[in-house]
Amino acid sequence: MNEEKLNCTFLIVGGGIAGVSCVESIAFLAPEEKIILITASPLIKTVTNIIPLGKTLMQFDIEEKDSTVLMKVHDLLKIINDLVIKIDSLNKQVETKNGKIINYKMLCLCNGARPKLIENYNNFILGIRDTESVLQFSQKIKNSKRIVIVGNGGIATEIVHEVDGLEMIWVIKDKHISATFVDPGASEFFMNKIYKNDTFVHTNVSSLTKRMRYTISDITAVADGPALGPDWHNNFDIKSTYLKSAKIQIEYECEVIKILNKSEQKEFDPMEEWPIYVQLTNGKIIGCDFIVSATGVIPNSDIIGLEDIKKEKDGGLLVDWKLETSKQDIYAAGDVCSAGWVLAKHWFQMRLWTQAHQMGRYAAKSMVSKMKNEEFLQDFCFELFTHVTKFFGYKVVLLGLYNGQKLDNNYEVLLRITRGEEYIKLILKNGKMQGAVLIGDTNLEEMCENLILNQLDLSVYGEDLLNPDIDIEDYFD
Ligand SMILES: Cc1cc2nc3c(=O)[nH]c(=O)nc-3n(C[C@H](O)[C@H](O)[C@H](O)COP(=O)(O)OP(=O)(O)OC[C@H]3O[C@@H](n4cnc5c(N)ncnc54)[C@H](O)[C@@H]3O)c2cc1C
Ligand SMILES: NC(=O)C1=CN([C@@H]2O[C@H](COP(=O)(O)OP(=O)(O)OC[C@H]3O[C@@H](n4cnc5c(N)ncnc54)[C@H](OP(=O)(O)O)[C@@H]3O)[C@@H](O)[C@H]2O)C=CC1
Repeated sequence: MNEEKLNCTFLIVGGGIAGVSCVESIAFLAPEEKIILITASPLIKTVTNIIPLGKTLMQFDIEEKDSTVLMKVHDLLKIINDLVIKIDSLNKQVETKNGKIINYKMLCLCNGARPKLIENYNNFILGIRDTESVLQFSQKIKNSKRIVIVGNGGIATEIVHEVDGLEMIWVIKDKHISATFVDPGASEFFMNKIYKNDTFVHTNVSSLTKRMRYTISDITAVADGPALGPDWHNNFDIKSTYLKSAKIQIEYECEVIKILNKSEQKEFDPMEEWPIYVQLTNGKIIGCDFIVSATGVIPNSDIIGLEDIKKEKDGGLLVDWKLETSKQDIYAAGDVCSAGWVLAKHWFQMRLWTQAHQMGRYAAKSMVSKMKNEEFLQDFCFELFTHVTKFFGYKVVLLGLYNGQKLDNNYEVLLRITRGEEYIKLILKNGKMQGAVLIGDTNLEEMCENLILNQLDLSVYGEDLLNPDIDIEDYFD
């Protein structure tokens, strides 16, 4: 193998949202500097059609493009499709699989994460991350009659809604669905979308708007490519032809304790043969064609040379408020890193596009400021957690401490629910808004964002905050 030596000021690893946002920002802030982007995949992710919905809240699309498109943004950018296999932080060098040695002044690791599977190296257990894994999923699903989905976060929620034509057994640890993102009330709001063939009947179904107020102490009374883009499922055929419509069974409050293959399972039930079986903590043994392990991610922080860099328990590269790791001049952004600074009250890390995009841009600013010896302040985007997405066909906006995170179960909730239309939950503490869940076209995102940021005392408005007959925004003009 021929060894090739290259030099640059900024070396970015990873062509996902974090890496591409970082490259674009450096190109803007330091057009005179040489940048190299090394990415394992020939396709890169870019953010397009940004629609600001508030000060920090935004909606945007993600596009997958050929990496050469990025060359147009910067004359001094070189893109290398290769895998980084070794980092020598002492000599400031990176080595690639194809034998390239690249010298850098500043390095930003944006090499993402990979699915954390319930069991590795099993052909009947799939994780979903990139185009390749979805293609595999799409092919497998065509001839399947039944799948088991493990996990209760973003991917499981999307699969249960989007996949059709077969039986799905959804295994969740929690008492309610989609628990990574929503509370039991919102989960209940989604339930009628789960049972697509309308055989599921809700009691107390009402189309009337309900408003409720309760304190959290009585909550029980209330109910190797870049990661994929939004609506990833629209670009693939993820249907089976086995059933006319999907049949979903939810196994609540349980986990998989054992995976059994066909030969092991025959002892239990020779009549029903499946390629793989799961044994659950509730005692059930369920056979299926394959298992989707939608059980979170592991940051790709295990490149040789990173052994003695500080890492968080989740494996993420620990970064300070400048997104610098414990090794000088090595920065990290996006899914690969873990926020290690003292967090603002209403912000926390979740491995999402918005944060990958914000961190990529911010790491660029941080590195360029250091190089130019310029003063640098933390970006406003780390003041407030924001997430805009779609679940079960509804627009979902999550703001601040939307699930009462960090509030030690000591907060008040204002709720407005119009079944099939909207679910609004505001979290208040001492009369001040701390977070919000806005499902449906509520048009309340900007107001809520402002109220969380300015910490106005809302005690005087009481439940009128959510009175549908009052245009609450008039209060705050
Ligand atoms: C199915 C799915 C749906 C999702 N939906 C949403 C959603 O609706 N909303 C949302 O906010 N978030 C969503 N996410 C999460 C979101 O996609 C990620 O948080 C985000 O893309 C992370 O970006 P990143 O740039 O940090 O990492 P990635 O996108 O994973 O990019 C990492 C890059 O690094 C490259 N790489 C890895 N290792 C190396 C190496 N050693 N050398 C060179 N290159 C390397 C990879 O090829 C890739 O280009 C979803 C994720 C998945 C899997
Ligand atoms: N629309 C969106 O915003 C979407 C976002 N994403 C993002 O993509 C990434 C990957 O998605 P996903 O895999 O769904 O990850 P998530 O982090 O969203 O959810 C993982 C889920 O798996 C559960 N879990 C973890 N380990 C086990 C286990 N051994 N057995 C059973 N359950 C387990 C977790 O429970 P617990 O938390 O209790 O451990 C959690 O419910 C995430 O960063 C996610 O935020 C993905 C799709 C859509």
